[in-house]
Amino acid sequence: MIVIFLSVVLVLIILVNWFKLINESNKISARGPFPLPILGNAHLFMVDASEFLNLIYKFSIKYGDAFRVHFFSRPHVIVNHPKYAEPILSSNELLTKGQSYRFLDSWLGQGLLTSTGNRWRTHRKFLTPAFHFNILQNFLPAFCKNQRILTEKLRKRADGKPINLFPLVALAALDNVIESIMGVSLDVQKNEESDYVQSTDMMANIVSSRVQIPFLAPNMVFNMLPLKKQQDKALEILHGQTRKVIQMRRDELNKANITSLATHSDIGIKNKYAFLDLLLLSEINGEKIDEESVREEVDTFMFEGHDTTTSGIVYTLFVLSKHRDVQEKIYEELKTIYGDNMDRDPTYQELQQMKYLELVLKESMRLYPPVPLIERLMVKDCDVGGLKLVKGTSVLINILQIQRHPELYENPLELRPERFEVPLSSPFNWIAFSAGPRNCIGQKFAMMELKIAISEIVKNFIILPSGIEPKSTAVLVLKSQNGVHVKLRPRN
Ligand code: HEM
Repeated sequence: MIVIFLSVVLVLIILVNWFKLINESNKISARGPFPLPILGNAHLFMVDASEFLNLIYKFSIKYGDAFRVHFFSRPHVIVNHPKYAEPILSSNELLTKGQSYRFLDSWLGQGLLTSTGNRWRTHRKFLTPAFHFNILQNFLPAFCKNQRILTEKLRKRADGKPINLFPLVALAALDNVIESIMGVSLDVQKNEESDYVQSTDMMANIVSSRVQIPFLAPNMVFNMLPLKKQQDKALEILHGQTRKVIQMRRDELNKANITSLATHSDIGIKNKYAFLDLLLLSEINGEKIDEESVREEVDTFMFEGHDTTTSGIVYTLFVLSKHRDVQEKIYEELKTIYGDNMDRDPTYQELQQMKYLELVLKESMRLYPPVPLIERLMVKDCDVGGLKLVKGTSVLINILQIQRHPELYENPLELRPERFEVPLSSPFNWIAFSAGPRNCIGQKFAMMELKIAISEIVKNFIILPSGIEPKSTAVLVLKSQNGVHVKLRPRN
């Protein structure tokens, strides 16, 4: 008798919750698959990670440029058009990141990428000068040195066999970020692989699985799985590395007897290690920034500063491998800039003269945006480009699909760098670095690094197709399950 009674109560609870879910979903003025009891639409996302981007593309064909899904009871709206992305990205109120970013908490804490409100505002304001071009110029020698090491590694592999670029480029990108904004040197390129890069991949995979497979989302479930142990191990390595970087820089400052920004006139706009020095020496409201907050920012910038640029570089090389004509145009531009001596490093001014290369980078990041998806939480009921959204909805901005939208780009899947010779009809048609107040703080840093990497590789090699197509996945950053391969042939 009691069993029957409990079963009836359970069914009633499920039914009431289901009706609530249907009612909630009707309040969102976007179409989408009908939600099931308890699951919502969670079951539809149980696909291989490499299918995820394709799956949300298929939904957009079926339901339109904005569609709704529920992960259990949590509402998500996925948008594929700038008319929805623009009001969100340009808003000064809708600055809170979406639900998915909470899976980054144990790694990045309240760093600039994940924080919100006052904490984000204060940190964004005081870290922005660290990316002023006066400071970026000082990073040029380190970027060029690290690129030379990478070029020599690639030369050894330029034997006509396919080269998986990701692991090689990631080490150079990591050295770049550590030697520039952190101001210390670990020479990770000396090794064939790095624990730090592997742990970044591990964390990115775990976080993405928890976003995509809603059953892994609740901590109660996740903490019981072997995945949690893997996460703990990866975090130990990642945090260990960032603590080491912080301690190394702290020791250098102590050795030089620098204890505050005021005691050293070079620190600030002219100092070349401004980012970590700013974190270690600045005071906010009369207090030094606490140890854990420094660690969270260093973790954020180490991750954002190397994984994204790696993706940008390898996918650009992949795209170039299929377009010999574009490589030759880059090479011709480089010849006019470098004159007789092609073997030297570029100056900062010469990087600015690489206009055609800049078009190529924009076009390649249009097709393969290093950050394909971003997410914002609606902190109130709002109207976004005519869409009615309820408080608590996470809006996923599909950068990849926006930048391949046939309404915005003619023959969107074709590589045509010349598209960017004329201004876009809206700046929100190209948002590889996002846009608005929470755009990428490292945009100029990234463009400089990408220009150095691609120009040096084009100067030294002819890039040939490998015949291996990448199986692209959105693991926070655009990566490929089977690597990104090209073949290289030395130019001389
Ligand atoms: C090609 C390379 C890069 C691309 C395509 C890229 C793209 C992006 C995008 C799309 C966002 C918005 C993320 C969101 O809304 O959740 C972002 C934010 C951010 N990026 Fe980048 N990024 C790149 C390189 C870098 C570099 C080199 C750094 C640091 C050295 C960096 C640091 C950050 C940080 C800290 C944020 C958070 C900013 C905030 O919320 O105020 N990024 N980036």
